[in-house]
Amino acid sequence: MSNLFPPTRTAALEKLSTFVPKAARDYAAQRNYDFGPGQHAAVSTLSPYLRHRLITEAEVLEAVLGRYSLSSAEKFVQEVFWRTYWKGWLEMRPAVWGGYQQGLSRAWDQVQTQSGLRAEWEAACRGETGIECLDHWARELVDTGYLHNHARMWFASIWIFTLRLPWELGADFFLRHLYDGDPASNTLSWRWVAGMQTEDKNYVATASNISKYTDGRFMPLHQLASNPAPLDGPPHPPRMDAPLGDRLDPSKPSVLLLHEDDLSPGWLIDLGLQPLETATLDATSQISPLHVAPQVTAFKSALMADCTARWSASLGRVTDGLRSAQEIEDWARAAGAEQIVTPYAPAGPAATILNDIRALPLVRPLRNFDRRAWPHATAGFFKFKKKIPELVGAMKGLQAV
Ligand SMILES: Cc1cc2nc3c(=O)[nH]c(=O)nc-3n(C[C@H](O)[C@H](O)[C@H](O)COP(=O)(O)OP(=O)(O)OC[C@H]3O[C@@H](n4cnc5c(N)ncnc54)[C@H](O)[C@@H]3O)c2cc1C
Repeated sequence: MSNLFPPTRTAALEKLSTFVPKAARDYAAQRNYDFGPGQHAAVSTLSPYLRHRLITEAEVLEAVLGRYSLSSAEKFVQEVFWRTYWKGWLEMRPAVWGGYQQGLSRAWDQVQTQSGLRAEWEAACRGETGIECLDHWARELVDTGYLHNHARMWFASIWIFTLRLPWELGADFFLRHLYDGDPASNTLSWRWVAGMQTEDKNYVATASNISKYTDGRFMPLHQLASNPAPLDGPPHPPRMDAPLGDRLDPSKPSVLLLHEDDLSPGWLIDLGLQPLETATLDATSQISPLHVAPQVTAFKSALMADCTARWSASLGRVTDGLRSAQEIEDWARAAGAEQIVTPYAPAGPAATILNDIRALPLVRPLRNFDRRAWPHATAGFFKFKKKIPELVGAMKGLQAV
């Protein structure tokens, strides 16, 4: 497992406190620079923890806004809300996640039947295309489980427009290797680069931009597609209402199911939940039809172990690594529960498994943070970000709920 991301909340809190002093002017000036593996000090590198809520968005925002005003730390605060925005956007159009999975399945069939495509896809994943920067980022991703945001943008752009590989295979490569692999941020960012998220607007990587923001480490002159057209895609599906989450009645005998989308259960305990028992859901392998990198699997299960160890006094007996609705139902019945309580899981592998539970009521409370923000992801981020001052105001005093 990459030692850049120790799988503990203590490590996340240390990263946060090292980063907070740099979250205002330094971040705004330097955040677009990718100085290379192990040199990502200009950004927070908190995403592997935030994605799994080993540390929450509210905690990070409170720490930064405890030191700086909203206007001084505006850039960083906006970035934190990009995650929220993407989640809300996908929650209201979950068919886009299903569409990605179908597209991936078609692309994977093509890889298996077309030897030329297979060779090109393998070369890109192994970092053997001859485009030095892309090869470097493929290896950095596989070795460290992380890429700088700008590298992700360049990588996706070169994958789609220069190598002309199916975008879904690139998104899948990311999900299998990123510690922060996330259905909403990953799928919608790949779609954004491809030009399918914002109509007729694709992201085109250029040699001069790469050279500038890698501090001259790479200069892929005459190697990249220039002026490529955006990819075609179906129109966005009609928007559904944002979920509100379920009300929790803590007086009913309950079990608690923890999953990769929320590993900070304190807010449920604060709502009065006293679980008879607790289990963790292992949905890692469901993110891709291919094998997920062993270091990603190990990272996620270590995060879960860190969570259950820290909360052991409130969780009852803990069962690790349930994998299916049937296993969850059998466990909950054996524990004598009348309901299964679990933090609301947004579109993705954990939600897919949870949706199959039938034998017992499933209670999915939603954090106030998400309930307030998600309904605003109706259009582009530009419109959403106008709500940030209001969302930050509402968050204050809620203590990380
Ligand atoms: C093609 C592509 C694929 C991506 N796939 C993922 C993914 O699978 N999982 C994932 O968590 N992020 C993904 N991102 C978003 C972004 O690259 C990462 O969240 C960010 O690089 C994390 O590094 P950091 O914590 O150092 O970010 P910082 O710059 O320190 O930002 C702080 C926090 O803000 C949030 N954030 C910052 N930028 C973004 C962004 N563009 N979109 C959403 N949230 C953001 C993250 O929670 C991050 O931890 C993707 C971006 C692109 C362009």
